[in-house]
Amino acid sequence: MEAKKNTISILMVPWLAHGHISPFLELAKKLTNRNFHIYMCSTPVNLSSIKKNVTEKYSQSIKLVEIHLPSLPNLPPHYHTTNGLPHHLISTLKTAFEMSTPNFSKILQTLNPDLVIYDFNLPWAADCASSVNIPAVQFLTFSAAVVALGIHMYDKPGEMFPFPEIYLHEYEMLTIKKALEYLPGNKFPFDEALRRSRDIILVKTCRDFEGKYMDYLSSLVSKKVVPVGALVQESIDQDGHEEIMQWLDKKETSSTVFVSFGSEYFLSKEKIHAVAQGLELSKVNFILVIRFPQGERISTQDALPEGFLERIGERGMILEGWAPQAKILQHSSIGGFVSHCGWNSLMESMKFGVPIIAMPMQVDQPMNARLVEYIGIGMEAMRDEKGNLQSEEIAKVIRKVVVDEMGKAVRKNARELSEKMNAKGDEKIDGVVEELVALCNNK
Ligand SMILES: O=c1ccn([C@@H]2O[C@H](COP(=O)(O)OP(=O)(O)O[C@H]3O[C@H](CO)[C@@H](O)[C@H](O)[C@H]3O)[C@@H](O)[C@H]2O)c(=O)[nH]1
Repeated sequence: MEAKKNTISILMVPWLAHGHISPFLELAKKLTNRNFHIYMCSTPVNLSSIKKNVTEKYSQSIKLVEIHLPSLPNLPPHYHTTNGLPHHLISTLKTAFEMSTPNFSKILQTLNPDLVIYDFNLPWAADCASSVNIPAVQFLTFSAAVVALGIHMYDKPGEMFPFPEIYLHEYEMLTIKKALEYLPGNKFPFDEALRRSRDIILVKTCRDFEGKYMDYLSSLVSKKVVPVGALVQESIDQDGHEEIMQWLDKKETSSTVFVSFGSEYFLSKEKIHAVAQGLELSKVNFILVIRFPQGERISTQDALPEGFLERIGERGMILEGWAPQAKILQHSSIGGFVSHCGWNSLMESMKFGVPIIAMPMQVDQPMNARLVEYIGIGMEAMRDEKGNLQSEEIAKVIRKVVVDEMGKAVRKNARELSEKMNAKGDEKIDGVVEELVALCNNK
């Protein structure tokens, strides 16, 4: 598995979650198009799904590398991924990954890459690399605003975050505190890993809408922040999903909302009802994706309000499990995205000019939702003071964003941002390549 001559070889190690592996893989693809050679390191269970996205075109330039985690109690190999992992085991997974450090060191010795690119919560990967004099760079799959806020809270406790547009409601603080309970040290894991990044940090973002947050983050950690762009997943299944595409073909331009809550979050029955009722009241066409935790699968019909499917008829389509999201968002019939505001979803929406109906659920998503409103490419469906979703509000905001005169500016802003992002082509990757080459030459 030796790297090709005259190329820079990079060992990438993302966190074991789809929302992280996917941007790492897309970055890998962009870099191999510029003559880099990539080793993508993950657990066997993750690699089996990564494989499907490494098409023939990349089979020589992206090599998959298995890392084996120790088998801890409650963490058999099929749990060496966040996909289907019970929430309380996230911290155990992180510990098991960290315990695989000797295996990671062996991989480094065997492959001897020029550079390591590691994820937000894997400082040990950077330590292993620097112990054998290989530079390591962090790649953040979150928004610069969110990471800047996380670092600010620890570096400058009690001091106001300089960007008041990024704030949290009280009920959101509680969900964040709860999420942090599952993380070792009970704190945002950004700091430790960021400080180890050699000279630069790669961030999945664009200066067009995150410039000031990038600069603030850069000043907090004294490293250059290099934007990587949107990194939308390449469509690999040109011929699949005909049924969905044909259904969309029959709808009018910009008449339909796509409704999805990412790869990790499962809506409770109450939330499914609130969302479904909101969609029903909105009278707007929709594709709704519903996912159930492993082992808790109930029929879609039972999960939805009684008689919902009959009342909706041809106006709505329900997809269970997984949707070809990027492909759907590109369809001309899509006029809005009801989203949990995971960062990958938002960047896909921005790239394709689809305005957002923000419905944040957890971790970084509330801050991302505030950003969406601030830059004017979407509106948030507000919750009640206890944090519950409200069907009437959901319906109202969907209509504003997709249909009503009031949402005209939002639709225009989304379209213009997309045009701006697409006009620049792969300019951002040029910047990334330049930085990485300089780093490897100066190591
Ligand atoms: O049915 C589906 C569901 C998801 N996706 C894709 O999966 C990714 C989902 O990513 P994201 O929107 O960021 O959501 P999560 O999977 O929830 O991502 C996690 O990681 C993100 C990036 O770090 C964080 O912003 C989120 O809060 C965190 O939950 C996107 O590329 C989607 O296109 C599909 O293609 N089909």
